Amino acid sequence: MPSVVAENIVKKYGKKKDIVEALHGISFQAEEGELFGIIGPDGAGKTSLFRILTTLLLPDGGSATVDGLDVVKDFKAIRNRVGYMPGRFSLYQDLTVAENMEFFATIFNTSIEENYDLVKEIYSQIEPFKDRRAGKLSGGMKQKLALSCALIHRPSVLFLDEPTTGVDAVSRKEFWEMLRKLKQQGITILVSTPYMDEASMCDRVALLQNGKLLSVNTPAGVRASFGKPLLAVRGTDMLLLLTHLKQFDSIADAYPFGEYHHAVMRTGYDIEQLRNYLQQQGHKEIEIQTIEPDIEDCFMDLMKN
Ligand SMILES: Nc1ncnc2c1ncn2[C@@H]1O[C@H](COP(=O)(O)OP(=O)(O)OP(=O)(O)O)[C@@H](O)[C@H]1O
Repeated sequence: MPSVVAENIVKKYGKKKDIVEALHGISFQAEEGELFGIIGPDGAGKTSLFRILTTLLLPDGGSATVDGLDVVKDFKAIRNRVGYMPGRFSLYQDLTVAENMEFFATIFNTSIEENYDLVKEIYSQIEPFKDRRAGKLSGGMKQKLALSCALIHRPSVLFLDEPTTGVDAVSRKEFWEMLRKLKQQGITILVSTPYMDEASMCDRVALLQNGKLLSVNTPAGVRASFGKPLLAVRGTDMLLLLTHLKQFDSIADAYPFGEYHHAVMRTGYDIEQLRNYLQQQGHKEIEIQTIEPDIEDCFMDLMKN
């Protein structure tokens, strides 16, 4: 049985003239034990979707189930089964680390001791600071505490809304490693993020833009669906190089990508012709390589088209 099923979910905010359609009929399924990513820029609708699936917001259309329970009719039962880490900081800043944990355990009628095995790996990293107020923790430590609190009642499905936004690169990596380990314990994890590079850490990813799902696939499936030749191009004047790449006939799109520019080519392109053209424009030390698309190339292509 799938853990999460969304069928044609619609969410609108506001009235009449000022209506904002945040979700335009979202459908997908996340399987039991899956690490499922929802990737999308700010305002794509990630928070609205998570709040509907965790029963905190009513949809205006469509239906959804979590563990086979209906998000509208069975909201009480769902609340006992899901863990939710909202995007904005969810902890009580004036309570200590231990008090936050005890608070969340108590409202779910359990205790830290009862589920310690599940949170041990994460909580043990912040336990030495258990008497420190949550408001005085570093970003990475707050994130670990919020995750421990979301897990303390042993949920079967965990919803993490942008857990790595604003977190440094090392903590982000550590966080994804923690999620991998949690997944091994059989928890279904839905995680939203605006960072496209995090897609490769998921079993499957859904790309969300302007309230619409553009693709639901495995990271390998996303890459395989690109279907266009791609070049990485470098020179001494990268700014001017981008302008000239965009003006070249056989190039459908060009954008900066790390130390290179990526150029999406039209069929029938010729690398030597491109090299000659760039040399004529005065570019030096030109490097051109054919490359396989990264997941970010695929998402950018989907979003532009
Ligand atoms: N309470 C609200 N009233 C009016 N519009 C809203 C409300 N909440 C969200 N929206 C709008 O709905 C759209 C989707 O917002 P949502 O917060 O779900 O997206 P998001 O992907 O989580 O983005 P962000 O990371 O910026 O929160 C946006 O256009 C947002 O401005």
